[in-house]
Amino acid sequence: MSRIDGKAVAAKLRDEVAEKVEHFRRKVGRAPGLAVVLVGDDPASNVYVGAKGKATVEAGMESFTHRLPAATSEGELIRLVRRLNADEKVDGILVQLPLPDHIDADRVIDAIDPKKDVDGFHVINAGRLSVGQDALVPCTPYGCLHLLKQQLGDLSGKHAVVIGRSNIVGKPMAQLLLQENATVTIAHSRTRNLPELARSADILVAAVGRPEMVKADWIKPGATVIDVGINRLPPASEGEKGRLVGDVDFAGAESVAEAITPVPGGVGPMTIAMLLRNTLVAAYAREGLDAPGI
Ligand SMILES: NC(=O)C1=CN([C@@H]2O[C@H](COP(=O)(O)OP(=O)(O)OC[C@H]3O[C@@H](n4cnc5c(N)ncnc54)[C@H](OP(=O)(O)O)[C@@H]3O)[C@@H](O)[C@H]2O)C=CC1
Ligand SMILES: Nc1nc(=O)c2c([nH]1)NC[C@@H]1CN(c3ccc(C(=O)N[C@@H](CCC(=O)O)C(=O)O)cc3)C=[N+]21
Repeated sequence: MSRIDGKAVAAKLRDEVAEKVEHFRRKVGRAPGLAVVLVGDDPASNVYVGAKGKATVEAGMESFTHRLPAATSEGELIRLVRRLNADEKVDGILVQLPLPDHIDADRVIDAIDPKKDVDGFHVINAGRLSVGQDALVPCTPYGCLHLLKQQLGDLSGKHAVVIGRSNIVGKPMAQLLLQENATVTIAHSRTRNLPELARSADILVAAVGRPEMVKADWIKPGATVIDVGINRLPPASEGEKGRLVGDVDFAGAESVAEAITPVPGGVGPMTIAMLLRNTLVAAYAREGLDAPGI
């Protein structure tokens, strides 16, 4: 019935971050800094990295972008991460995924100082989240939770079905929902009767990477649907860019769901806003200041 305007919610969050950045600058005498590392020249990744740099600067933070050739070795990348760990001006480090096949992403993430791990991918942060301690929380699921709380208020007792169990979206999403007292089911490629399971959800989160897989008849009337998928369809004609679609068949789902996030303009902008928020939180913590409260 209604579209959840992630772009607008993200803009508001970014304004709040910018205000706190100003406070930080006055107090500490420098801006919070975010380092983004991109290995190789995947065009899609390039776009995200550019957008992140721009948003960082717009929030009043300092942006350091490291573009490395695709042939960079794991050792070289880890040495760069260590340099960024030691760099006083860097509060947050994000290494863009996926990495080329010859680099083990786990080893690279392990090398990031957990205090600067603004993606929330380090096992220390994943562990803290799962036991309910203060943690840097992965930006995409945190953004989804923000939208859900804004839409629904209290999530207690609601049945949430998360489709997808990746370490960067599905698993942390499930942890966050559990923390909010939802009853959580995690579905994946081996799940049986997925349409039926999805239909039992009050909250349905799709994080699969399959264009428009979730159909209207998988959705319980009145459910809230969060579409994390970012899929580029093949171009309709030559020289064009393909359309961007989510994991949910939006046109069909919109009339069944109470509220649903569009793609683009839903979860994507929230991810970037949460990255800025995490960088701010990391900067405050590194300087021994009280948490900024956002
Ligand atoms: N908006 C944003 O900011 C972001 C968007 N994304 C997008 O979200 C999507 C998911 O990303 P990510 O979690 O990294 O993806 P992964 O490929 O890591 O994980 C996909 C998950 O979906 C499950 N899956 C695959 N096929 C099916 C199926 N047919 N039925 C049920 N489950 C299935 C997989 O199951 P199994 O584990 O069994 O293989 C897996 O758990 C992608 O479209 C990605 O582009 C990602 C990050 C940020
Ligand atoms: N270490 C790491 N951290 C990440 O957070 C990370 C990553 N690697 N690798 C890639 C994925 C993907 N991701 C997106 C961020 C913003 C949009 C976004 O802003 N999308 C816009 C539209 C973008 C467009 O038009 O292309 C929207 O949905 O409205 C999308 C996707 C972060 N990721």
